[in-house]
Amino acid sequence: MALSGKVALVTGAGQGLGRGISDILLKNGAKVAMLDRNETAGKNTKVDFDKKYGEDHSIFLTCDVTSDEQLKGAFQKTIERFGRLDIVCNNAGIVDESNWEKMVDINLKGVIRGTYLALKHMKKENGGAGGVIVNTASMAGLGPILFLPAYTATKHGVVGLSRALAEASKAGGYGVRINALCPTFINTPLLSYLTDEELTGDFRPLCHFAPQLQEMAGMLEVPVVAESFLHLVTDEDKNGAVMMVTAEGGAYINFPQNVMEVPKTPVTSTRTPTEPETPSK
Ligand SMILES: NC(=O)C1=CN([C@@H]2O[C@H](COP(=O)(O)OP(=O)(O)OC[C@H]3O[C@@H](n4cnc5c(N)ncnc54)[C@H](O)[C@@H]3O)[C@@H](O)[C@H]2O)C=CC1
Ligand SMILES: CCCCCC(=O)CC\C=C/C=C/C=C/[C@@H](O)[C@@H](O)CCCC(=O)O
Repeated sequence: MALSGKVALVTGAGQGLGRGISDILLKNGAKVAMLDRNETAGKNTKVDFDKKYGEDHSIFLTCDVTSDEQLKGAFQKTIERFGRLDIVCNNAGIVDESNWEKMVDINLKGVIRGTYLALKHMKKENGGAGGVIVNTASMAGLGPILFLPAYTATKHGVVGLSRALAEASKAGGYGVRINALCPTFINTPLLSYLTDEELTGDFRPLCHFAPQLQEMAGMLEVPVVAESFLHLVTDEDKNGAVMMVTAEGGAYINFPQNVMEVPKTPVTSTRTPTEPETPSK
């Protein structure tokens, strides 16, 4: 998939990975609508990219992904401004184990909302031209982080959502590919979480495991992860792909096709299923 002439929408684009993803899309010739709830960060990013790529190549839209109205409006403005939509990256995310409901609203509900809006605009049965959606999950979408249980849940949710919708797209002929990106730790402002007592909540005492996990899983710079994102966008064979990104590079996760193939340990019981349990006194 060549990116010249394509139009992308990226959430959480004001800083960190979303900024890096917008940068690589612009570098490869796409037009980009950058969405973020942080207006200052978004406007600064737009100024930097205008110098690099020219003013007409991007727009910044203030948008909180938890607001259905704001996100719908941002999709609409993107299409009004650039005339089409081909690539959507639902990337905005936070870490907050104290206010976990807010985190679920952003990391999971915001991604579901963005994915459904992307499908509405891009899928062929609605008159769209097809396209690709890449949802930012995390390695925490593949295995647990003990001091981030609700964050882990949101990222497993993003992986499951992307895989299920990829199957729906294939079966329903939507013409839209849906993939998930699962990076290890990335050097972005998000990592300040580890030193923020308010955000760690009840799991503060377990945060001493973080350096150990970082040592094991590794730390990446944004441009490396952005390159992996680009593979998921441009490789037209990839739908339902889940890419883990570590210092060793990108690797596609091979899930069993059928849940019956998942390795499992049988439960042994001395009781037959029909035999009632002895009531406890
Ligand atoms: N930094 C890391 O180690 C890793 C991050 N990720 C994921 O990558 C994504 C991006 O994270 P980073 O760039 O590291 O974080 P970051 O904190 O540097 O940037 C996130 C951006 O999203 C924006 N944002 C947050 N809530 C929003 C909302 N409700 N609506 C719109 N924009 C919102 C923020 O204003 C910020 O500009 C997240 O989904 C995160 O979970 C995944 C793996 C590792
Ligand atoms: C300050 C915390 C911010 C966290 C941001 C992240 O999303 C970081 C994620 C980084 C690493 C996660 C590692 C998880 C590891 C294990 O659960 C492991 O079992 C994953 C297994 C993956 C596999 O090989 O299939």
